[in-house]
Amino acid sequence: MGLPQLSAIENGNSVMVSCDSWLLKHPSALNTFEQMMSIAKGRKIVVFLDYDGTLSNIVDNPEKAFMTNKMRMTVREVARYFPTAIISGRSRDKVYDFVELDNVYYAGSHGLDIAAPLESPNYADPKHQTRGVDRNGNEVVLFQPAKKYSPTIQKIFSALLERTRNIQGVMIEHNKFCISVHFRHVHDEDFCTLEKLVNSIMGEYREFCVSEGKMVFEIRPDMKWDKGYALNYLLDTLGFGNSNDVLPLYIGDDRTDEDAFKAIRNRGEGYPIVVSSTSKDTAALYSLRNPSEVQKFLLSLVRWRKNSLSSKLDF
Ligand SMILES: O=P(O)(O)OC[C@H]1O[C@H](O[C@H]2O[C@H](CO)[C@@H](O)[C@H](O)[C@H]2O)[C@H](O)[C@@H](O)[C@@H]1O
Repeated sequence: MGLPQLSAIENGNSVMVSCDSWLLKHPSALNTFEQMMSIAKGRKIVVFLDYDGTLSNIVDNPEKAFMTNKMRMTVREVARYFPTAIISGRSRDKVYDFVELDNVYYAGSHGLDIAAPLESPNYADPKHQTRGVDRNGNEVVLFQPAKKYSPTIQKIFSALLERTRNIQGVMIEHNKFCISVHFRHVHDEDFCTLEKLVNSIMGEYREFCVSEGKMVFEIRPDMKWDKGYALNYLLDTLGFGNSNDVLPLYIGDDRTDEDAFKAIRNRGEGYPIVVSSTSKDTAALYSLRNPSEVQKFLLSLVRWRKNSLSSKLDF
């Protein structure tokens, strides 16, 4: 089944889709900013951001994927004017340590670990939603639908560490409810051995799935939950669940972000924006080339909001 077209974009796209070019199919969100915002006046934009490759550049060492201070200040400004959440494949704590902002919401483990202000009435299973406090002592509701898998995830993590220890360059990252097996530094000739090993270990854990991201195998519980569900959950808990004047905006660069793009397409309105400078298969409708363009776009969003607020005051 094809994805629904978004009304605001259809006009722009219907002219462009026939041209076989990345930027024509996925116009730059910087160059089409005014057109994008033309439907947003008086409506509520909710901003969702991925972390790696979106707010920070992809770097060799995952522990060093710092965002620039300029980006941090920009995201802080965005969050002053729009409800803002970061949905990352990393553990929630780790992504908070990189971002260090207290005015944004965080979802880690590809959306399997969400800290939200309120419970969601639509995802009311009490075993998944528990009250807790975040690291600043604020009361939050934690939504952790994969909690029961924690002991198994620990077992898988240990098995991966043990059985890949002879392959040079492998790095296994524990992301709380998922695991990343990085192969960026694995020699080409060892890649197949690693892939077979990962598949053989995971063959013992049928309730988990493996997908591939940027030089990484992503291992997570095979359940009906992903970044798209997380986006809808957050919209719900922020009070926009049934609102038809909300425009979710999601910026991301990797395969798991596609679920969030599709969630926006399925809602029928909003802005799915992929970060990529090269052509790829995506459900996003707009593109930005790299984190530096993401920062410029976010700044434009803040300016646009400030201008619309000041023009309201002029009346
Ligand atoms: O959902 P995200 O926030 O984009 O997280 C996805 C994975 O990102 C990280 O790995 C990627 O970025 C690293 C740092 O730039 C890079 O070295 C690695 O090759 C990329 O795959 C993170 O380390 C993973 O745990 C995340 O799942």
